[in-house]
Amino acid sequence: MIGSAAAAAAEPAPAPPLAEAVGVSKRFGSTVALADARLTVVPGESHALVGRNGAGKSTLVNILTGIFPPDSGEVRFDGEPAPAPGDRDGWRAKVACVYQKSTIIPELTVAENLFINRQPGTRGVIGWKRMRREAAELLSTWDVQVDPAVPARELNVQDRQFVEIARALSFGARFIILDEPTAQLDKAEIERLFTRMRALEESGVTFLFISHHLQEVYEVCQTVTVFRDARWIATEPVADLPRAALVEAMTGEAADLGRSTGHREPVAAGVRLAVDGLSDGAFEDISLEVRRGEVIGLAGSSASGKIELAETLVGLRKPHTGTATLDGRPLPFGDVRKAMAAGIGFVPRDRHAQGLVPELSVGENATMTISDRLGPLGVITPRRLRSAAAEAIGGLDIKTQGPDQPVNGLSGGNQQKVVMARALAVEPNLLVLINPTAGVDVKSKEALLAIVDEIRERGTSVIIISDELDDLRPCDRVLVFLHGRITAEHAAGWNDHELVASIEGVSS
Ligand SMILES: Nc1ncnc2c1ncn2[C@@H]1O[C@H](COP(=O)(O)OP(=O)(O)OP(=O)(O)O)[C@@H](O)[C@H]1O
Repeated sequence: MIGSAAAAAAEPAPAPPLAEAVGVSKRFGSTVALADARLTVVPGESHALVGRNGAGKSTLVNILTGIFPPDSGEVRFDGEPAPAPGDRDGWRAKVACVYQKSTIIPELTVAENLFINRQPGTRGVIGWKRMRREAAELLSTWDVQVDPAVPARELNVQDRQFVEIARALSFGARFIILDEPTAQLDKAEIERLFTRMRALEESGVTFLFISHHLQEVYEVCQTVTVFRDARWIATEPVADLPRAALVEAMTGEAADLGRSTGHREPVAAGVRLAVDGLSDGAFEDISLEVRRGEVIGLAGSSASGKIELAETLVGLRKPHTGTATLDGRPLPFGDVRKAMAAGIGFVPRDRHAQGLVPELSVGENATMTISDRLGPLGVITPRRLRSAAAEAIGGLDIKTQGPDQPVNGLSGGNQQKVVMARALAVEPNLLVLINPTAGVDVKSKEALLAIVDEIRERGTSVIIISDELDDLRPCDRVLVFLHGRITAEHAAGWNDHELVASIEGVSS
């Protein structure tokens, strides 16, 4: 005994985990969001947290950042109990999360955002000059090339993320959670983010990386933890867990990853959408046709003009010149309601700002586009709302307590499905989907894209705008945008290399 105790004493104790959640449980009403879940993150690694929509990832992040406490279980940092609830400074010194939805205040400058509520100054007088100088120092320490004097609203998504990371580091935290950080980034920006993550890792920063893009997990993380149905399922070195095994751990079912692009029969039916010479600054002189039942994809970098064109078709923007007709009738530009009445359904790029009304129920959100059809004289009868909503919930496998649950109680991916349900509710002739699978898990992605195949059979034309190659696979053709113009067209059967090369503007 004495000998072994002496030997044990001679060995250096292993460093405690940087962050740890043990036996954590959390309920929301009757929903179990976490059941005896756990996570151990060691210093210096990038650790992925993956799971299907509603698996409990965001709930764990909220607990790990002190936003709310668990019902039971414990969080520790560096082997010490987490700060007391409400001790914001204590938590901020340990951990920060960069969310998809920015916490930066757009009206304030970058410097003000960095030093909000802790402006350098004396006796309450804010030292603006000093604040700017310190902001510049802080940004340069972390190699963030942003002017501290510019209003934050002028930052692109990527620079905003880098500023948020620098702000977190300035509070002393060396554990940064990135919640779906690549969702709004194009390929080049994602590479820049990963390069920055690797550099920060070398300076002693540890990341918890949440993503539904599993290839990113393999690219940037060393360890992965899988949650399923509120429970911890596995923690493994990424290198030891092939993709099929990872998907199996997430879904509980053997993975079927094969989905080919295949050649399709040419679509012979008549023209549904005809666009002629459309320009608006973001895109120039765009002409295209989409036939009944045809599915076309629009690909290109984030500044290529593809999203602006889609937003023009659905009535969110007005073009400077050009025309577009749907089934021979002019499209009502700049008026979403009229566009919907004309037979256009759409999934917008930002479900928070353009998609959902958070206080309303799942049922109300899913059916708000057809409220005039759910009862006489625009009065929605509860029975019809419920049955329309139940259909949407079943059809899209939305994980919810029921149609009456407020939509802001749903996980991010399930909210996205509600947005899809809303678009489908109008039984559109043209469905425009902007990044439709953003935040949607690997299985639900397949279900959403299967719906595209289903509705095309009924003659609905579909335009899919996405940065994800998988989203473009159901398309008959993919049009590539570069600097506001269509520069290439790829028929079904394209290979990834070719398509990526034309998105990047290089020949393959
Ligand atoms: N504030 C809330 N009120 C009611 N239920 C909630 C609330 N927050 C989360 N839930 C429920 O808890 C469960 C776990 O949700 P959570 O957001 O943690 O999932 P997730 O893994 O982050 O999903 P996603 O990948 O879709 O973002 C879901 O069933 C969700 O509906």
